Amino acid sequence: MSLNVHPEWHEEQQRANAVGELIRSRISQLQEQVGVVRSEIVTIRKEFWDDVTVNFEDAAEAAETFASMKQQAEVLSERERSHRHAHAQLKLLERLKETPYFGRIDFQETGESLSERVYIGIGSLLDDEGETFLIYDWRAPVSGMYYDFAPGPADYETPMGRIEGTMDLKRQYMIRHGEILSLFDTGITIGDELLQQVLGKHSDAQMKSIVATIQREQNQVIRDTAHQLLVVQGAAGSGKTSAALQRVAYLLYRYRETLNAEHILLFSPNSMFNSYVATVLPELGEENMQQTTFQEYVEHRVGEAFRVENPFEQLEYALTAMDETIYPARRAGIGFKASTDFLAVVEAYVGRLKTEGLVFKAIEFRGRELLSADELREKFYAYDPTWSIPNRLVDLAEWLQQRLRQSAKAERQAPWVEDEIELLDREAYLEAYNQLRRQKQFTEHTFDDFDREKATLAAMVVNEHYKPLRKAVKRLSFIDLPATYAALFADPELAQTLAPAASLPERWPAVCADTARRLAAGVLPNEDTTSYVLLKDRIEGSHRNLKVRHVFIDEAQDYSPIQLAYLHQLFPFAKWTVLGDWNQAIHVQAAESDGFQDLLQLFGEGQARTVPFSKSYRSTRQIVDFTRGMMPNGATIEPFNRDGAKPTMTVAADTALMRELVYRKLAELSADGNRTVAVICKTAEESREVYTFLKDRIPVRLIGMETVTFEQGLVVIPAYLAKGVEFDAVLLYNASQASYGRESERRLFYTACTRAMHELHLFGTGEISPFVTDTPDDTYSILRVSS
Ligand SMILES: Nc1ncnc2c1ncn2[C@@H]1O[C@H](COP(=O)(O)OP(=O)(O)OP(=O)(O)O)[C@@H](O)[C@H]1O
Repeated sequence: MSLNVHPEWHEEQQRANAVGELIRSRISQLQEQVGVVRSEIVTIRKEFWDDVTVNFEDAAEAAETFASMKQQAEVLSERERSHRHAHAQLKLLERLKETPYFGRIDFQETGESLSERVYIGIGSLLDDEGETFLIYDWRAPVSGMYYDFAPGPADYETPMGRIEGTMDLKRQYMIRHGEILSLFDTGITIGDELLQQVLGKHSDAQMKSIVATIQREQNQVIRDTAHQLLVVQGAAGSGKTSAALQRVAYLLYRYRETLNAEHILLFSPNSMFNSYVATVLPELGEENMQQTTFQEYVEHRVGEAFRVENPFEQLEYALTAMDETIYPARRAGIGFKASTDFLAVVEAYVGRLKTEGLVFKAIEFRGRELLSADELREKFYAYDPTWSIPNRLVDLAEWLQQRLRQSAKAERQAPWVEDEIELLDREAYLEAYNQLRRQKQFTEHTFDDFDREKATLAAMVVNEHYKPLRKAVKRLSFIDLPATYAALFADPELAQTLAPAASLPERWPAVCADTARRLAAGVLPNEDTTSYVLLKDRIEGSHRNLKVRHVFIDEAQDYSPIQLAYLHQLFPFAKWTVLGDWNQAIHVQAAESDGFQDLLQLFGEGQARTVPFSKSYRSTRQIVDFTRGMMPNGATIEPFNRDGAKPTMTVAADTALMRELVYRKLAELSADGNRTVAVICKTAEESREVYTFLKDRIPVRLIGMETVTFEQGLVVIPAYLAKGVEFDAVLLYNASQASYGRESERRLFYTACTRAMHELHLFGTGEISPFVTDTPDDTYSILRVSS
């Protein structure tokens, strides 16, 4: 219904004006307040030392000085806190000034004679008396009904219990700069009309908040607080990531007294994704949660021991090296090392290390062996075998520190020390002199003093040289973790002996040989990262993270069972929200089977809830009709009814012409006002080739593994990096049988095609990819171009 025909438009605009007026006056009050607090802070900072009496003459004076400094610091931090709070409040009001609310429900509680008008926006606003909510935060309990019910009987939960009643009205607004642009009364689903408008827009390279149009199934995920594990399995573009981010905002609101952004961690598919979602929470007035990638986490844990292969390198390898002889073994290795069977092998190996097999490194000083690897091993295995490995190592490290102290003492007499003393500068001498003075060891007897000074200098010199050794012992560097891990592959029989129930791949001996070769070259293959880090934790002591209370895993279909099991150990007390779509499992290590059975088992019956999302919002109906035709379970994917042109498949006579046609289409789409257009290639190598061809003709950006920002414009990108993001239009490069012909590439192809919001154009040469021809003929149009 348009604004000029809605009978209550005038009344509504008047209310919006009145609320706008109030917001403006609150803004100016708050600005004044912020200004006052700011200048107070500046003054306190400037005069900090004036108000503190500094006196360190004796202990009592020093304590007083300390107390007065502490008091000043507290005043300052209280003011700073209040400034931050006022500042955040101000930002929220600025946003409310533009769009005070987007929804309204009229709700009559059972037993009450009047119905209450509940206006819903991104934050709450109370009237001047502080009694009536002029706007309710979308996360308030009462607001939940807006997303969950159609007019009629409705209810909502409050901390005091369930409230029941009748919803008389559900209304949606589009308000910009305080003006109501449109107004609709809606039924169960939140305004198809509004969704049409929102989804029809061009993408601006930043994910948007969906707060005004959250759908009922999404709301269930956003507001769930009952389960330890929440799994969302949803089609491409069904709003999994969007719902997850809204959920973060919801949790921050619901538990605002105890939860903050630092307690929430999102594992995202790649670094670029962080920049893509960065604005959603700030737009809602919340701070961004912590973000990382699994790779970033393990790289940090592995440290310098190896160069860690990246999952994208692994994928690139799988896509390009299929014809190599070693490929079948490597592929089998990747599959097995992703499984919980391999986890059982590693755990059993750790069990064995309790009695034998841990590899030690000798401790050397200036090329001389202070303690041999054998001595260390003997000492370690002489401990009570029922002690855990980490406990034994703590003890061993203490013993080593003692040995180092003794050895350092003896070393002071060594000739090299004297040589070094002679080379010392004036400052070192001064330091020695001061040390002796502090220890009151000068006797004023010059010869003795000279000897003492020399002894002190010798101790200083030796200590300096022993420092790295002491540090290394503290870090447990006397254990050769890489070698201990590699030993698991030295004997192909070992794994089966350790875990008799594990079903090892036939090619296991070849896998072992390949792994050993790569480890020896200093590379930790991607499929070995989790097991290596797990082994490290078991030996050095686990790194459980107790701070994080909510873990979110996006694109979880690409995590292997072993990775999920590892993360479960890492965050033992966190609640989990896991988002995935099996049709988009593109990494080689991803589990073959559907569902998150292993994960559900880890959490146990009753702790987990799985929510399916079947409606796809990202793409037009035509694109969804085409893409779902590629997947065996495609019929379950439901398109949101938004119209666009049918996808096209252009077959060029040769590669040169295909490139030319891609260029022309790109130029045309850009001229048509599309803000983000991607040419999606299969691999990084192909992306580089296409980029090289395009770059001098049209401004285009090449996206690679190392890209960290997602920006508006034209890009060339490998398919696996486009995961999770979206573009106004997608040009799929080389949709030919030769390039996308293997069954294992179906999901990658599907993932690439489902990135398109408004237009999808495929280009190829020769035979068309079977993934295209599998879809019904009427879902796309074919164009053959020979020159
Ligand atoms: N309720 C909604 N209201 C408005 N837009 C929505 C809604 N749900 C999803 N969208 C839009 O649909 C698009 C896809 O959403 P999102 O990226 O969250 O989906 P996804 O399930 O994570 O997708 P994929 O698995 O393909 O990466 C986004 O543009 C998002 O803004």
